[in-house]
Amino acid sequence: MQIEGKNISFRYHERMPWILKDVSISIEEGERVGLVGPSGYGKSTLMRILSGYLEPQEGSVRLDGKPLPKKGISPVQLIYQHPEKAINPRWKMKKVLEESGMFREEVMEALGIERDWLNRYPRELSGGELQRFCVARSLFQGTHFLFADEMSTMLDVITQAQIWNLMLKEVKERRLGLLMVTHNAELAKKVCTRIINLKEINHIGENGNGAG
Ligand SMILES: Nc1ncnc2c1ncn2[C@@H]1O[C@H](COP(=O)(O)OP(=O)(O)OP(=O)(O)O)[C@@H](O)[C@H]1O
Repeated sequence: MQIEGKNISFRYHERMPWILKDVSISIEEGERVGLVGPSGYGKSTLMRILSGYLEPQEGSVRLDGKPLPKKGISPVQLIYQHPEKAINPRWKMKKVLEESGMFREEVMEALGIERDWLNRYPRELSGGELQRFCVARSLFQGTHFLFADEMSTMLDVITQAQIWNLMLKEVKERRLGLLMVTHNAELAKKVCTRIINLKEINHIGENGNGAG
């Protein structure tokens, strides 16, 4: 499978400046790609567009040449910094995992998810505990691409390593495509097979494309 963003331009409002202009990017399954660029430059925005959470004003996102499916659990899974925003606050964690069909014992164990947490609501867990559920959920059977947006920034070093070890094992075994944003150059070097600098593929400011 291949995911492709073609000639994407985006701004949050028509009175605001373009953030992305004519950005094209393509990732194959089995690739592990690091997306780098200055803070506030549009990395998260591009990830949200590529995973179908935001519609670009221009251009399109294609999964093997077709639009992203609108129904069911997406084959493109986004994990981001704020797990509390990604999980239904009214569901207990058991239901969250069941809904995704992700109830694999070895994943729970590898992520250090404790049995007792399953009967809690999201507000009754810490950010790090909740993020483990987001990771578990993202690894469901139908996932082909995983997008990780600074997902481990808020976690302690041991939890970060635990989560990345499991993610990488799954990504490699299942030949998932991985796109990750991180400010941790060491981590990127260890994980990625390719690095994309958003500055090099974003045509903002060229031919009068800047603010306006
Ligand atoms: N919902 C929103 N409404 C309006 N502007 C937004 C919104 N989300 C982000 N922005 C702006 O869009 C620009 C790009 O933000 P984005 O989060 O994509 O950057 P980033 O490269 O991921 O940054 P960082 O590395 O700091 O996380 C920033 O100037 C930000 O302030």
